Order: sequence, then structure tokens, then C-alpha cells
Amino acid sequence: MQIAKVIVDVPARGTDRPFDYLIPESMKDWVEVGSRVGVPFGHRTVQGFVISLDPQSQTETFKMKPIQEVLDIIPPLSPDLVELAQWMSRQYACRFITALQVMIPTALKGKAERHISINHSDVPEHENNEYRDTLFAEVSSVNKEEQDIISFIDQKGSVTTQQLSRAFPECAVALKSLLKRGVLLENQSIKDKMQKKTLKGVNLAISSEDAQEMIDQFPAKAIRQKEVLQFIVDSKDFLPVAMKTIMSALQVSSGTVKSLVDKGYVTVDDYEVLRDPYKGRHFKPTTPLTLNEEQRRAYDQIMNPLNSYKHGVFLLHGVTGSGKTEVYLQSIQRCLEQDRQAIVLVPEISLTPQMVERFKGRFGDLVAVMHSRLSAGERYDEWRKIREGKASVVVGARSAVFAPFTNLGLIIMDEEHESSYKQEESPKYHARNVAVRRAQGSGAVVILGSATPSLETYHAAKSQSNPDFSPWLLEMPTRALGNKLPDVEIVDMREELREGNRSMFSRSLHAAIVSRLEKKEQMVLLLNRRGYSTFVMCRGCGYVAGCSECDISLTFHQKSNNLRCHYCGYAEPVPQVCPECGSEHIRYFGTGTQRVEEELAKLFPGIRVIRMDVDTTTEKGSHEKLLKQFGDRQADVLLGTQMVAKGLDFPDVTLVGVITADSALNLPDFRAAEKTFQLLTQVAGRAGRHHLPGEVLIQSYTPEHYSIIHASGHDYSSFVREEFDHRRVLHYPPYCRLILVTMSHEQLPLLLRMAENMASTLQGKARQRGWFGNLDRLTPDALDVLGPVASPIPRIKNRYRFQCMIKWRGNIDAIGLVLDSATQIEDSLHDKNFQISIDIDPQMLM
Ligand SMILES: Nc1ncnc2c1ncn2[C@@H]1O[C@H](COP(=O)(O)OP(=O)(O)OP(=O)(O)O)[C@@H](O)[C@H]1O
Ligand SMILES: [Zn+2]
Ligand SMILES: [Zn+2]
Repeated sequence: MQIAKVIVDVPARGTDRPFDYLIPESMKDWVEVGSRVGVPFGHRTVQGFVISLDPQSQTETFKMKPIQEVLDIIPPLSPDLVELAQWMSRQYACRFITALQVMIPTALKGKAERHISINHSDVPEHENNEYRDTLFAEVSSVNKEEQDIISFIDQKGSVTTQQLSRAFPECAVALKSLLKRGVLLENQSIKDKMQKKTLKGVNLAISSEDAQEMIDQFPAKAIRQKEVLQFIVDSKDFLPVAMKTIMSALQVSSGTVKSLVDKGYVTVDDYEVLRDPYKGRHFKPTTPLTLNEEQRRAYDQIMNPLNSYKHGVFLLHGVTGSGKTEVYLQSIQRCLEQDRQAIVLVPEISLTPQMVERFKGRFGDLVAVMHSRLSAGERYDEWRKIREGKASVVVGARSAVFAPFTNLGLIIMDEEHESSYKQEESPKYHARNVAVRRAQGSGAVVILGSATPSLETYHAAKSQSNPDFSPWLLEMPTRALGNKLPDVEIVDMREELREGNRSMFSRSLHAAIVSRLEKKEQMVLLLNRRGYSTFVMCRGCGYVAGCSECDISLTFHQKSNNLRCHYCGYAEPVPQVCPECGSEHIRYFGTGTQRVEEELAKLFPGIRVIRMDVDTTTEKGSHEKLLKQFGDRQADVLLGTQMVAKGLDFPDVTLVGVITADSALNLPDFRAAEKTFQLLTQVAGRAGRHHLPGEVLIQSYTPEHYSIIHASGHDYSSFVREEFDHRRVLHYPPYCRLILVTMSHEQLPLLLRMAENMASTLQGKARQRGWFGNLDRLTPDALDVLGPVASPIPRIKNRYRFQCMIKWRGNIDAIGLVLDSATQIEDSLHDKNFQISIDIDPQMLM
């Protein structure tokens, strides 16, 4: 008999390994690698995934339990995804089940549900009726209440405990007794959170000719039925017609349709429908553009491995407006011609309608879209469209890298430098590495595209020294439409202050805005909000409203007029007087987009501003609406945070203004300069993309900073040269890798001791293996442990936090070492309150 190895969804220590289950004869054709199954585990039924099929097992078969149910007809995961999950669990130090779960939509994360049915087990099938009769007859052993319950269940076949308690609110005692006596049986099965959406559809039961004849013979008083049947006959090419449609089109009740069913003319059935978030939307079809020479050269290179079905990784470094998208589109075209499928990853924030339109416009309904603003149901249906082969291209955020394609040819990652490709909760994976790994496994090509590649990727491409990741560099240094990159001017804001200008707009930016308003051209204004917070401070005593549990200041939300903690969700009303000194001079600080908007209205009466930030884009579709308004020229200014910096292509934008370039430069993050450079370059790229020339003004308090100077010259290579030097000297990626270990506990002294313990365990293990030491030494293998120190946010939800940073390089199993150490500490403690979280290659250092 075959045995299935199953990873179960049980969040406990010791369950992060495969368990063996027997495959019952009846399920043998259904259970595959990647199947989702319900299996008994302890006293419960839990969900699990089959990761391999084995002829035999270590466990003796008599102790083994059988799989209870197979949950899907088509397994939700393919063998290559199961393999990928296993790789992820090692690579990102997470549980196997966590990696498997992240690959499927939340809708499929089933929960055990309990069913009650009548126990027919010890009675042969044909005697059932008799058995039931005797059961009911035994009035002596079954009281009235119990009998009611039994008939209720008997009618329905099987009921859930919820259904039962709704019908019989006080049935618990009777139910327990019936279960104990074996009259009733309890079963568990896994129920998905999300159901497929079905619609009642009406179909003809007779031929349309016959139906037409019937209509003509209908009695005059059955006018409604006549109308309905005529409607159905007229729709004969589109059957089934939705019941809803008939009811609303003809203003009839479902009863009218039912009477036609009774006559045997039509049938009504449930039809499964896919929720399509873009339904009814028309996308203007586009045809391939003739590639220019730079594009052609890049395209040809990509075709080499693609045409020969080989794996290959490319870094497409093309300046803003160089036409990277057209290279993506034509590469996808080729991939589809090969009957293979393509994944397009874009950062969540730039997954704008403009982006979706470009792909839907070229490939129409073959495109599925996945992003977090879809409802769980919509996401589930887009996912099913992919798995059932109805879509061959998926455009989506990070998690679309797990799209269940079976014949993958191409993965494109646009704006590959974006930090949102890293998931911040477990599994803390980076979609770039996962994409490369997945493509390796399926012989697919990867294109990483950006105007400002991450230093890690650029270094890998230049050095060609990493056997797992050596992208081939493709450069497109000029804009597709032949126009030059916009002129950039840096404005020294300290100078403005010295000359008496206290406004947030410098004189040059002020003048530039005035001139655009006169010429009726459009503007993009960026407020770099990283590092800013809108907090409330007392100007009398300096009191800052903070969260009592998280050691962090509360953020002001104007819409709801309250203060909120962004870590734990705590909220309180805005104080009218200072709780410390009673002063009334308490107000909110920080340059939020709202304040810029107010200032614009004051300085430029009549200016039309569209503000795009987290506050104005929470509602579904709002993003889209705002951009459409701007595109339709209903506003002069598009004002926003990072959201306005990427991917947008509006022809009439001739001015880009950056309110303050340097707000993020002082963050405790070694990538601060890189992120500033990227953001400035990206937003500058929004100007003058078509026939009108563009101008960019960057306001700064540190105008001499190299990231700002090089961004103003659109000079990526000078920036990376300088930044590489810093990173090399200070031992930061790409010259080493990092692992961040964060430990937390409610009690500070305890935590401190454990954190010290962790650090010395790490050091001890590294020393044993001969790796430990300062990275300054010239050995190829090295590992250094920094800390423990308090985390930048020292307390979250009343838990103190300490961290160790591990820097390492070379061909060593540093991740294994950290995992070993964490397990050792956890085993020695037996303190559930102590938590260790491991982040491999962290992006957020806060
Ligand atoms: N071969 C071509 N012929 C004509 N127009 C083209 C061609 N390639 C691209 N374009 C046009 O050039 C403009 C810029 O292209 P695109 O938006 O793809 O640039 P990009 O490299 O993705 O820029 P960014 O990094 O700023 O998003 C678009 O309007 C696009 O339609
Ligand atoms: Zn005060
Ligand atoms: Zn808090």
C-alpha cells in the first residue's frame, strides 16, 4: 500500500516534519504530490499537504492512520512548488507549512468543521429503514427531545454543530448523550473559508424551435410566462441566462420562471461563476511596437535562452522611459507562442491600473491580476483561473511568484530594487530569490528590470561570482522616444531660510509652479514621507503623545481625528490640552501631504490638487479613480508619497518637485542613501516623458550628499561606485550577508539574559567551526555577531525587544548555525513567552 508524507497545519514545536498516512484504496487516484488533505492528528482533523508518495515507511503500518479526505479535485500545488517550499523553509528559516500556506490563497486555508450524522455503521445498507424505525420506536431509550434531534438529522443527512444548535438551542446534553450511546456519529472535515461563487442559471429543457411553438400556443392570461420563455429563447446563444438577469430585465419574480420549470420547458441549476475584478472594463487593444535598437539588442539576448528552453537571468538596466515595458511585452509574446506561461511581478504600490492596462491591452483575457486590493473571493478566482489554465499571464505583487502555472517560461520582475518584494512576516522571503530559484527548477527565463537596480543585483551582475545568482547585464541608456532625461536642479533649503523664506516651497519651486499653471501643464509633487511622522507635540513642554505599550509616538489621523499606534493599533482621541502641563498649545507636527495640500491652496488660489497617499487610497478602486482624474487633466498637481514616484506615464507632466529629498537620509538604515537615490531618480523620471521637455526641482537640507548629487545627474554608475566603497569598508551587503535575530519577552531582565545567552551561543558555535571573527580579516569565510542591543523600536505590544545582527560571507551554512542556536536556547528555556524571530537578508532594520 502507498503511503503519503504529509506536512500538517499544526503550529506546535515538533510538528515541522512530514507525518506518514495510509492512502485508502478509494483515494489512490486522487492523492498526488501537492494535494491538500484532511488527516486525523491527535483527536482532531487538520489540513495538510502531501509532499511525497512512498511505497513504504519507517512507521509500522498498523499504527498508521489513513487520510480522511482529499480536499480538491486538482491539487492546489504542483510538485515544483512543493519543492520550492521546502527550499524556502531552509533558506528563510521558516516552517515548511508556513512556506506551503503562503503559496495558496487564504480562501483555501480550511478549518475543521464538525458534522453530526446518524450512526448506520453496524447495520447493513438495506436494513437502514428498519433500523431507523426501531430506533424511533424505542421510546423508552430515546426521549422526545432526542427523537426530534434524530429526525432533524435524518432529514438532512448530516448537519454541522452550528446548524443543530440553531435549531435546538439547548441540545448540548441530549446531543452528548446520543453521541456517547453511539446513536449519532461525529465527523470532522475541512471546510474552506471561501466558497466558489455560484449563480442560478436558466436553461432550455426543450429545443428552441419547440419552445417557440409553445410560446405561440400559450394562453393569453399567462403573459408573464410567455415573456420569460421568449426572453430565454432569444438568448439561446448565451445559455444559461442568469436568473437574476431575467428577473431584473422583465421585472418578474423567480416564481414565474419556476412555473416554466414545472411545465418542463426550462431547467434551473447552479452555475459556477468566476468573480472578475475587471469585468465590464474595456482595455484598448495594443499591437507590438517596432523595437528601437537598444530594445532590439536586449530582446535578442533574452531570446537566446528563451528560444532554447533554457534557464537564464537578466538584469535589464534601462533609464526611466527607456521602454522596458515593451521588451517585457514582446518577451511574453514569445513565451506564449511556445505554449508556456509568464509571471509579471510589480511592486504593490505601482500595481496601478496603468500597469494592468498595458498587459491586458496586449494579452486581453489571458491576463490574471493578483494584488492585495482584491477581495479574498476575487483573488481566489483569479488564482483558479491560473490553475485551471484559463490564464497564461499573471500580473501581480510579490506573492504572484507562486502562481500555479505548470509550464512556466518567463518571470519578469519590474522595479526589481523595490523593498516591498521582501515579505516582512513569516515566511520572510524575497521574491527575487524565489523567482530565480523557481525559474531554475522549470527552465524559465528571469528578467529583472529597473532604472535603479538594487546594489545586490547590480553587484552580482558585474562580478559574476555567485554561482546561484549571476544575472546577465543588459543596458538601455536612452529614452525610447528619443527625448533627453529632464534637467534637475537642487535647491538648498538652508539658503532659503537664511534669506527669510520660511515656506515649504523654495522660490524656484514657487516660480516653477506658477509657470506651469499659466501654461496649463501638469505637475507631480513628491513628499518623501519615510522618516516623517505626523505626531502630536506640546509646544509648551515638549510632551509627545506616545503608545504606552510600544515606546513609539502615536500617529495623527485627520480623517478619524484620533491618534493611533501603528504597531499595536491602539487609538485615542486627540488631546485638547497637554496631559503633562495643561497647555493648550498642543498640535500635530510633521509635514504630511495634507499640510502640503493646505499650503498649496493658500499660495496658489484655485489650484487643483489630487492627493494620493495611504489616507486617500484606502478605499477599493480609489487609486485608479485618482489617476484617471489626473490623466483626464482634471487636476494640475498630483501630490503624494512614494506612490507617485513609480511607473506612471503621463505625457503632460513637465514639472516634478520634491519637497524634501533628505528626510530618509538620517534613518538608521545602511540602505538610506540607496533608497534616496532610487526614489529621486524614479520620480525625476516622471517628467518630460513625451513631446514636452521636463524639469525637476529637488529641495534639500543636505544638497551636498552624494545620493542627491548623483540623482540630479541621472548618474547611476557614479552613485553605485561611491556607495560600493562605503559598503565595502563598513561590511554591508553586497559584500556580506545579514541575519537579524530579534528576541522578545515581557520581562526586561529575563530578556536581557537570554539575549546575552543567544549571542554567546552563536559565537561559540561559529568559533567551533572556525568561522568566527571580524570581517576585516581577509579569510573567504567569516561570521561576526553584533549585539545584543535594544531594537530600534525597543518595545512592541508590551514586549521588550533585543536583537543580534549577524554579518557573514563565504561558503558556510550560517542560516543553519542560527537555527541550531535558536533551537538550543528554546529547548533550554521551556518559556513560551520568549520569542525568537529570524530574518534572513533583512530589508527593514527597524
Ligand atoms: N519601440 C518604441 N516605439 C515607440 N514608443 C515606444 C517604444 N518603446 C516604448 N515606447 C514608449 O515610450 C514610453 C516610455 O516607455 P515605458 O513606460 O515602457 O518606459 P520604462 O522603461 O518602463 O520606464 P519607467 O522605468 O520610468 O517606468 C511609453 O510611452 C512607451 O509607449
Ligand atoms: Zn505640555
Ligand atoms: Zn502600540
